[in-house]
Formats: sequence, structure tokens, C-alpha cells
Amino acid sequence: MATFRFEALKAASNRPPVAVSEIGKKSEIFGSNVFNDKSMRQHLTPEAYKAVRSAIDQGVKIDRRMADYIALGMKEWAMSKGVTHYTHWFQPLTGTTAEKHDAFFETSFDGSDPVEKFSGSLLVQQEPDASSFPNGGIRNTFEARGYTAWDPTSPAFIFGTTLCIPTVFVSYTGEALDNKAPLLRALSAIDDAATEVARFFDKNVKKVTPTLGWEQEYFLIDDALAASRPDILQTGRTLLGHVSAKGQQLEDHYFGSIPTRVLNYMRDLENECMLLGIPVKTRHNEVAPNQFELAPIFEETNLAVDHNSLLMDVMQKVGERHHFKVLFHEKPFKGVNGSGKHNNWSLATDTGINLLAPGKTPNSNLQFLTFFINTIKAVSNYEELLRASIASASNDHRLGANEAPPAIISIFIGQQLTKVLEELEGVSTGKLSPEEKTDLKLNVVGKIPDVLLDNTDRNRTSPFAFTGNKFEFRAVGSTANCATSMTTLNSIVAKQLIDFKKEVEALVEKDGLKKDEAIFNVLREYIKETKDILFEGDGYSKEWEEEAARRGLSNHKTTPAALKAKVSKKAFDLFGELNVMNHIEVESRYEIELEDYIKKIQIEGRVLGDIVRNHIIPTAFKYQNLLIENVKGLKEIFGKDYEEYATEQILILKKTSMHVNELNAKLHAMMDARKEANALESVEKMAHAYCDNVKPYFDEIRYHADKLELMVDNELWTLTKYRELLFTR
Ligand SMILES: NC(=O)CC[C@H](N)C(=O)O
Repeated sequence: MATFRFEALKAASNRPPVAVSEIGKKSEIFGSNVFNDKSMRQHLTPEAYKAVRSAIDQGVKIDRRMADYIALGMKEWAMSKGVTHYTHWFQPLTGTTAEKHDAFFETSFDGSDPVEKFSGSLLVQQEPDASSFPNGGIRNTFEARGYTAWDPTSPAFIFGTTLCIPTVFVSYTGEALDNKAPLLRALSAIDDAATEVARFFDKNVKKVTPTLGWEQEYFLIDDALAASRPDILQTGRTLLGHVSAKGQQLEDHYFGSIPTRVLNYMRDLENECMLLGIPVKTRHNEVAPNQFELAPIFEETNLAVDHNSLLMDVMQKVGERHHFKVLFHEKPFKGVNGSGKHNNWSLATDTGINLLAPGKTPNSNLQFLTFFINTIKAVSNYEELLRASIASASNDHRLGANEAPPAIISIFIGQQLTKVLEELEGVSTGKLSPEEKTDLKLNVVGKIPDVLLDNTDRNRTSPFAFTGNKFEFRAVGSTANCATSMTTLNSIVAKQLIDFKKEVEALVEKDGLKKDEAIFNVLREYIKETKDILFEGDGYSKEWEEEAARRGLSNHKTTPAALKAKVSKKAFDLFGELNVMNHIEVESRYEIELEDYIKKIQIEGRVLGDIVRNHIIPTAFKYQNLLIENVKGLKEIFGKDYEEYATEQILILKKTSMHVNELNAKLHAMMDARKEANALESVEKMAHAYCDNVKPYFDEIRYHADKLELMVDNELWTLTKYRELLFTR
């Protein structure tokens, strides 16, 4: 009997929900473990408080003396909450977060004068021994230093007994070694560009903040069951497993009543989030069995990105208390929905206006249309780069089916806005007559709020959909660090807004148009130029693939193919011009992502080999031996007539042998393909070889293993089955 599997099943099915104690009203506990404005005011001198505020609001540098005062206040606040350690908390290019805890505790070498200390220099900058993080060749070994530098725009927080200080991670020569530094630069670029354009409409605007509201989808699997599957443990997904008879076809899980064990997990998690100042608001069952979703209130992008990275860590930790393993993989199970991390993006002014929400006056609506159409133009110009920003080995499995968008980037805006754009396309060239202006203001621009109220149609196959007051970038994968896609999106829109401003000003200065006339003129041209990126239909259809090809849209189905756009001249120019990333930073990321791709497929190949050799084939042999015993017995009893009674057994013996032979053959072929790939010199070639020559064997191997699963005695099968993984809760 497959003891491990059955013990895991027993443990999982006897698991009572873990009780969760309420810790008070959310509004009262929210942010109590965050060194936020309120705690800063309480624990810092007025001078130190002012210094942090101007660093946050205007990017003013904090001097060392002031940093000492801030560190002192921060330490006192943290110690009043039982904190013993501090860490610079950063996001290296592994996609996850990194931390190295140091105690506040210090003593002299003879053990006298033990004391708790924390200085400004330790707060502001540190030099972690970071030579083992991916750097894509930025740091060569003799200059292997990297340092972390405090990012005051994301507040320090306490997790457990550690004070975590969000930082950027840069090389000694100043190149970003993390996801945060380029993001901060992109946010600054779009702030500058969008503020200039917003000032066309309102001179009071001084700052534009990109906002992000992510939606995190995930699967919860009992940890004993997860531990019984080497593939889940090592790759985050099932490499094998026959789909269960019941999957999601009854559509009975989505928004259904949340299972008690899961609800308790969610409540516990929400409590932690409240303390950490992560404003989670929504929780529900997602479409696939054992799939769920959590979403916060949107925040300023840098904070939202930090919060999502922190959340993924906290989700796993809280999961341990509830005996759940959280699967963030984009496609942990074949045949049911995968998981995305839809990024809801917008732009907010310091005057309290959402630039992607229609307003109440024609002027504010023209402002809305300006930002709306410029975003469309940006995506249209850089669709390939946007596709590259969401590329990963795991997201490749998700794109193109089960309510996840296809690999072709397009924009969904809904019927009503399509009509508005059609009408605007008819705007006259050059100066506008008073009648035309009145008509535009009353009947086109003036009507927008009403039509949007009716705009309730949704399109789940769209990678980038306008949803009334924001764009939803649905193609982002559930494991992703949002920084990558947000750096790209904010950069391309920043670049577009810079160009737009120049074009409008040229029409005003050279052609003598009024500002609103110039805006209408430029927008009209954009509408004409961006038709190809707009698509309202079924993103999965063959027709769309053909149509998209005719329109010249990219359709990169695999990561190695998609990533190439990251090192195009267009990308270098964009990031360079905006000071988001220099040539080395762009190139190193490309290399790191290719390496990551290679390693992921390599690991999957190895795990698959292990499972087939150590689980599937031995189990098939055991079952064959049972059948052989059975046939021998029948022969003993029935003599030469035994065949009549052993037909099925003999058939199964033949079929299982055939599948085992095939498994062996494919496994060897895969190993040969791996060897060939490994011998290649360039990472680019190696990634393509893994993608085109190694990975295709996975499905072939799976096919035979899954067939065996259907044939072999359930009692012998060692791998926990889909029905058990997906329906135990
Ligand atoms: N209902 C939904 O929005 C499903 C989305 C889907 N899980 C995805 O991969 O993006």
C-alpha cells in the first residue's frame, strides 16, 4: 500500500479548522505594526519627523545626524512592541523578498555594557553579503559588493519580532540589483510626465501618483498532501496527475460558501495584514476547486508592490499555522483555471482626481480622454515590451485558456467608449468651428459619465481591459513581483505623455491652435493610429490569432521568445531616456530572466525524471506482479482454459508494459535533450533549447504516466491524486 499517500490523506481529512481569535476592529488595529505617520509623530522629534516627511513627499535627502535621530525613534517604537532584531528588507531579482536579521543587542568585547543600539548609518545603508543574488553580470566577482539603501517612501514595519526596513538594492557602481529601484525611477518619470499633462487642465496639480490595486489568486492545499507530491514541493505545480472526473465544470466553487478551514485561514491572514497596514478588503472562492482570491484597496504603486511581496510571504507563514501550503504557481493543475495577479492601474493627482475616471464637466472629461487615449497609444506602441514584462516559465502555462488572457496583448474598452472614440475620430483638422466645439463638448465629451455607467460588459480573455475608472492588466501572473510589469507600464505611459505634450505644444506654437483644439487634434490622430490594439472579441479564437497577425501584433507563446523585446533598441531607448534603467541594467535583467527560465525547466525535468523512475515505474511493476500472480493462479486452477479468464489481466499487462516502455524511451530522450541544451554556450540559445527541445517531452511523459494512473490499483499508487488535492479542504 502507498503508505505515505494514505497517511497524508488521513491527516488531511481529520484536520479540524484552526481557531482564530479576533484582535479588534480592523480600523483600530490597522497599521499598528507600521512605523507610519502616526507612530513617527509619536516617536520622532519634530525636526526628525519633518526630515522623513520631506524625504517622502519631495525626495529630500536625509543627513546622517538626522538619520541617527530617526533610527533612535524607530528603535524605541519597535522595542516597545517586543522587537529584538532589524533587517533591511529588499527585493532582489529572484522575484521574492530578502532579509538578514541583526539584533539591536551590542556589547563590548569583554562582555561589559550590554545595550540595545541602532544607528542612523545602519538604518540608511548596509552592505549585505550579497554575492549570491542573481546579478546578470552587473557585479563581477572581485567587485561583488552590493548595498541596500533605505526607501523612506515605504514605511518600516514589524513582522514577528523583527523590524523590517524597505530598501533598494544596488551595486557598488550604482546599478539596480533589485526590482524596486527601477520601479521608483519609473514612478518618478510618470509623475513628472503626467503632472505636466494634467496641468493642461488644472494648474494646481503638482504631483501625479500611479496607483495599483492587485488581485492575488492562489490555491490552498493541505500541507500533508502537498508534502506527498515531490512535484508540488519542488516546482509548485503538478507535473503529473490525471484530471479528476469532477473539476470546475459545475461552476459551483466560484463565489461559493467559503469552507470553514479556509475561512479561518483567511481571517488569520487578514488580521496579520491589518497589523502590517496591508488594506485587504475582498476574499472569495475563485473558479477552480481549492482556488481563492484576496484583494486590497488600491494604494500608491511602490507601497502596493511592497505589500504584495510581503503578503505572499505572510500568506505562506499563516498557511503553516493552518496546515495549508499556498500555491502561487500560475498553473498548478491541468484542466482547471490557473492563477493571475490582475493589476488594476490608474493615475491620481494630488488634487484628488483619478485621471482615468470620467468627470462631471466637459473639461474633466477631456482630461479623462487624454489619459485614456494616451494609455492606449502607449500600449499600442509597446505591446511587445508589455508582453515581455509578464513572461515567465510558469505564466507560459496559464496564458491562452481558462479565463487567462492569450499571449497577444490587446485592449478592451467596451462598446460605449469605442463609440466615443469613433466620434472623436471625426474631429476636423486644425482649428475647430464654435459649433463643432459646442457639439463635441455637449454630445461627445459631455456624455461620457452617462455611458460609462452602462458599461458593465467584461471580457475575461482581454489582457488589458478598461473597467470604468482604471485599466486592469490581467495578464500578470500570480507568482510575479508586480514591480516588473508596473515599471514597464508606467515607463511606456510616461514616455507617451512626454511625446503627447510636445505634440500639443507644437500645434499651439506653430499652428496657432488653442490648447483644447490642439488636444483634440492630437487625440484624433492617436485614435486612428491605435485601432489595431483594440479588440473586444474572444481572445482565444483562431480567428483572433489570424487577425492579430494581420494587424502586426506580436504573439509570443513562450518566455524565451517574449523576453527578446526587453533587449530591443526600442526598450533600451525607452528605459535609457527616462533614466529608469541603463543598458547594463536592462541587459542583466534579460539574462537573469532567461537563466531563471532555464533553471525552472531544468528542475521540472529532473523532478519529472525522479517521479517517473521512483514512483510511476516501480508502482506499475508492482501492479504487474499482482496480475502475474493472478494469471499464474488462474492457470493452476483452470489449466489450458485459463486464458478465457485472464483476458483483461493479460491486456492490462501488455498495456502497462507499453506505457512503461514509452516512459523509459521519452525519459531518455528528454535527458539527451537536456544534455545537449546544457552544452550550449549562450543563455539565449540554452533557453530556446530548453523551451523547444526539452519541455515538449513533459507532456509526452505525462501522457503515459497519467494513463498508468488510470490502470494501476489505487491502493498501490503513491502520488496523491487530483481529486484528493483539489477536493480536500
Ligand atoms: N474569474 C477570473 O477573473 C479568473 C481569472 C483567471 N484565474 C486568471 O488566470 O487570470
